[in-house]
Amino acid sequence: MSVVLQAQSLSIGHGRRCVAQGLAFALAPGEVLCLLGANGSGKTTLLRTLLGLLPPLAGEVRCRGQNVVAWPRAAFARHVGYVPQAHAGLFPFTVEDVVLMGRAARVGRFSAPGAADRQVARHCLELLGIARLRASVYTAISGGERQLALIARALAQEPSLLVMDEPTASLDFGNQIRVLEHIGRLRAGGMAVLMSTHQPEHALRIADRVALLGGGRLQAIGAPRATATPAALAALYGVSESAVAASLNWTTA
Ligand SMILES: Nc1ncnc2c1ncn2[C@@H]1O[C@H](COP(=O)(O)OP(=O)(O)OP(=O)(O)O)[C@@H](O)[C@H]1O
Repeated sequence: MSVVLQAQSLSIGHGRRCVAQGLAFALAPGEVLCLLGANGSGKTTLLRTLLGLLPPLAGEVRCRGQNVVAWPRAAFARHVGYVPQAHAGLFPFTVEDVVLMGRAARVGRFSAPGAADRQVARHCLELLGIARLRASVYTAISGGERQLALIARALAQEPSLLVMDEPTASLDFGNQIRVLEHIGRLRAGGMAVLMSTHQPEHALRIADRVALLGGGRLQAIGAPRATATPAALAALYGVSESAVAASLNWTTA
């Protein structure tokens, strides 16, 4: 099996504080892996460590067989796209400029983006249904619109692995469905997707595998319905199994 990303004996944390340890898993091309866990369980810390943005406290992360820490950043960005939680942004770039930044890794270090790059950026804006915001100022659009712009930026990179931190968190019902459908299309095109979510029903709908992060370790990883069971979700989130079952029946019936 070819592997896009692999974590081995990984401990994650901040400074000397360990958030989770003994993490081990691999991601294959065309696979969607959803990460579930309570607030503060370490999902963002794990994603940032996998991306080489935070140093592992122990163990290692390999992307296409090479330690992520050793990857030159520009080369890494040609393979891996990252959609962080939507932030307000500091500088008044247009939405199109923000998406064009996704082309930076593909444009030579001293070159400006060309017509072909603009075409890719516009195509990504259309894919996410936000072409009308092309000339809008990024700092003056809604949180959900910023989230869609960040997804468009990551797609403009044309990565083989997309890492997304709660990509549907601030989206309305329709845009949540659109983004989930789009993730399905990316998978069909061979892209690997690793995403965290607070919505188990999304994981049950689109994931090939689900990973449960809690109590400082990976509690389970495997096929969605066998892994994100009401009992496992009840333990993960500290609520009753009947409440989880009722909620899932309601949202997935
Ligand atoms: N920059 C930081 N410095 C020190 N500790 C941090 C930092 N960022 C997060 N933490 C701590 O690490 C732990 C894991 O945080 P993290 O943001 O990874 O959780 P999460 O699962 O993504 O949470 P949420 O679902 O609320 O977004 C928390 O206890 C948090 O307080």
